[in-house]
Amino acid sequence: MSFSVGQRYLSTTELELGLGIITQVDHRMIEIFFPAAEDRRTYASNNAPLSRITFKAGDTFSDREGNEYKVIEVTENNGLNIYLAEDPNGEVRPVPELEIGDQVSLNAPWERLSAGNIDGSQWFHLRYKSLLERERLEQAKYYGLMGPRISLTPHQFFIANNVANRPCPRVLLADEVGLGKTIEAGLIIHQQLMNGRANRVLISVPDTLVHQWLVEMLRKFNLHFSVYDRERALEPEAFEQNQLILISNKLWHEEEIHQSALSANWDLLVVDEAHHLHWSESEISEEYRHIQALADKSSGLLLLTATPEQLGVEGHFARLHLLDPQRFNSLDQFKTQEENYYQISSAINELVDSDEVSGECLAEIKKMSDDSVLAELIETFESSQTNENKQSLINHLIDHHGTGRVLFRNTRSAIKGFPQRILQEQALEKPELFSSHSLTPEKGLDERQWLEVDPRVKYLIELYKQLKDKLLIICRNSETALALEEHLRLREGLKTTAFHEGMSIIEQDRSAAYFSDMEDGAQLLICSEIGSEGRNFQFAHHIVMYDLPAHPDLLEQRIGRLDRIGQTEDIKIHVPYFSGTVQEIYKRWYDEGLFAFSQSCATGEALVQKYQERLNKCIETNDPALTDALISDTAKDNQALKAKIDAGRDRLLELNSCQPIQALQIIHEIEDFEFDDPKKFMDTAFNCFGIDRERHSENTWVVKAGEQMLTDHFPGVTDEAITVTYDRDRALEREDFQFLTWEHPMVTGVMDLVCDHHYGNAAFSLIKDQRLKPGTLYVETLHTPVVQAAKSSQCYRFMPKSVIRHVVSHDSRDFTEYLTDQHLHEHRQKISKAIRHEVIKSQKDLIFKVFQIAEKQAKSKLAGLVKTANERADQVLDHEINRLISLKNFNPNIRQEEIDALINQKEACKTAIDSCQIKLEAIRVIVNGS
Ligand SMILES: Nc1ncnc2c1ncn2[C@@H]1O[C@H](COP(=O)(O)OP(=O)(O)OP(=O)(O)O)[C@@H](O)[C@H]1O
Repeated sequence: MSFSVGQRYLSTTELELGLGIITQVDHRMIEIFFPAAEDRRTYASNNAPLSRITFKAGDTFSDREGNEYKVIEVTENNGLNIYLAEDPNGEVRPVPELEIGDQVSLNAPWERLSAGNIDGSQWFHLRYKSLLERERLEQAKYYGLMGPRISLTPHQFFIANNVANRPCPRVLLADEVGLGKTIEAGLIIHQQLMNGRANRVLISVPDTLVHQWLVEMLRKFNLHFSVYDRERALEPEAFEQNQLILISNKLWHEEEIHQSALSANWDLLVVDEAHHLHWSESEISEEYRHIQALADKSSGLLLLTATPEQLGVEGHFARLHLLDPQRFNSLDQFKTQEENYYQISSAINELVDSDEVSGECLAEIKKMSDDSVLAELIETFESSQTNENKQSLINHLIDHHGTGRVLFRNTRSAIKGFPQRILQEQALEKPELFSSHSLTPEKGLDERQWLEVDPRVKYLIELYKQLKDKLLIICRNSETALALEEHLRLREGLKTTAFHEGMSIIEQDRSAAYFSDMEDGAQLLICSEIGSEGRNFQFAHHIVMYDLPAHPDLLEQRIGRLDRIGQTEDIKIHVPYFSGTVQEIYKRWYDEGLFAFSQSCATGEALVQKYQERLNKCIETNDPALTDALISDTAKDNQALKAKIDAGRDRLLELNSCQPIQALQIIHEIEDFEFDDPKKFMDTAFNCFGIDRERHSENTWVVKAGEQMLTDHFPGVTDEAITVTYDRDRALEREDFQFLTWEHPMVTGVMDLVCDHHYGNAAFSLIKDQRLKPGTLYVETLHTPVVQAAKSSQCYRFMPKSVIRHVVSHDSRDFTEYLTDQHLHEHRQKISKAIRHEVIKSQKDLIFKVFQIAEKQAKSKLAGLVKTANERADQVLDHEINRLISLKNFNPNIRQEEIDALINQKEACKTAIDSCQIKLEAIRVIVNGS
């Protein structure tokens, strides 16, 4: 397409926007304004979903004042059409395309039918199904959460559902390592994009995770992010050129790139491994400043970290500050609130756990604030301790206090069902060459020397042979990893590969992929510390600590590579160490003091703070008595701290992060929705459009463009075969198959292709039904209400595109109930094109008369639909607005922007609903043969 400013286009995916005007064109991007919806869109020019509107001689159109014109001749000036057209008074004048009205013609099917341009029954059937299914999908309660190729894991869907319904979500996803924060973020992004709340998303992640995010977003969520490397990011207006961008956060250090990203608008910014954003009262890191500037420019923000508080309360506060600067604006106040919560936590525990809640407990909770709603809810609950009253009280507490709405954190202990972690230690004798005081004694030595004498090398070789299974080996230094890998591969002939910061991202990915190949891949992956963050290696069950890290949180990150969702076996943690050295001290301290090998360790940072000095002393003196005392004191403190954490457990946070019954309910409803999969619908579409399809295996098919394919743009289909399945389990097993759900771009693309084009909108069917009079003619119409408003206004929630179907006989009788789509399908007969044309031509006046009756009936339903939609919008949006306003009185956690966004949304919705029109989607002439 060649675009010029002033040309008129329709959005093929958002017809309700009306007719748009191109307002800006550069070599990659175009901007288009839709006056009817007062909405603007920016598209990449090479794949904009737009269709140019041009008229030819004989066509009619209306101008902005609603005057109708008939085209006599079309000329072109600088890429713009000028229509020589006759106005209603018979005067002929040139009308530039800019003057064409902004509403789309809603009667195209009739015009097509009367021009004799007719399709067969199967096309009408496909159109009807597309309209019905599109409406069903958009009305689905969990719209946007059902398409991704992921297993239906309750805690993830609970969070995603909770967050995705917010107008501008700004939250911290802080589940423990490996519980699926990336998946939760993907679900939220997917839902926000599908329901139009977000269009532009920027994901910023550590360099090592760029590719993994790219693949996860594509394979699991069908989201095509553009990866920006330095060169790409430095292009002029680089960040305007794509809607979905993935970038390494190291690039923000280049001011030009950072400024360029800041000059673009973002609906959603996603930052992974957010604990790297260091902040303290005395020093704010550059990384933090960079993200802070971007976060200010984005309406939504998702921060991901597995260690929200462990690295200190200051950092935790600073990240919450990024999410909501007004709410989290004083560190001292934040610390006091946390302390206050601790005071009432046992009362909250009792409320949550107890079948009969005591008066003292409720009195304690009442002291939390002088909130009158809280007092009322407590009173109601006191007089009748039902589950429903309890739930209302708990929901109110979650909403009004603490970090509830902002922070989500699921833990293994709350979720359960994870495999065991088993320590397999091996004491070794330290070679002379190594010092006793270093965790990495080989560092700085000549590799030819240390590799010869290091007993860990022999130990590894034996483990390799004995286990015959994948082994992930982590070393602190990349030099060690590199030397070890080369030695094992070249000198010992083992099947190994390396992963360290000296490799490019592509090399790292290649290496990770080689390790993950279960048939011909490497058996050993030797990583430096960078392999311990974010990566997915849960297909392996053995991890070797070639050395130990100096902080327990890093140990947890390392183990987290295997201890992740999808791990099917217990995890063996192999720890070789040199007896009588610092290595043994650390191993014992982690194992016997912190229990850090067997359990996820939440007390690490606190114990490091308390015991680091004593630990250093033990290392310095190597005195066994001192070490024993250190370990025994640490263990006691650890237990006490755990008990304290348990007692002061933020139950409100836990409940905000997952309520199992509700979470399961979401899963069941999604399962119910997908029970009726899109196979039948897609088969009809494949048949109509001439797409080849062959059975591959159970519930799996191979699909490719057929020789007779009717369109060049059937979504997702090319000459190259693709394999599709409708089964979630099968799709999870085989990521190379397309998982066709109702939300898959191929399925929604087919619905759009059919509904937004002429396919099946004017049809003819011959039927044979002996219960009807032979030769009778019927007209069937499909109408939908059309609200010309931006998708983000969410009008479809209140005014669904309900299909209004009517069948009227030649003598004006209503046959809608009797002649159902199914009935017509079952009684259809073959008929030649020539006869179809003949009937339409000869019966045009009668058909028009019957069509007008059907249309009148459809219009009479519109007033009712508008009324219901207005009532629904009032009810739902007023409820949401009032709830937020009331919450804001007690909890500054609620941002004014959220309330404003809802108020604006309500106004936009109601205006659009009031000006709703009825659109003829399709017309079919039916004749009962003799
Ligand atoms: N619902 C799911 N369906 C399929 N795979 C999943 C699901 N949830 C998580 N996984 C897989 O489990 C692994 C861990 O998930 P993810 O990477 O999202 O966790 P994380 O919390 O972000 O981890 P980390 O703390 O290491 O960054 C990944 O391989 C992911 O693909």
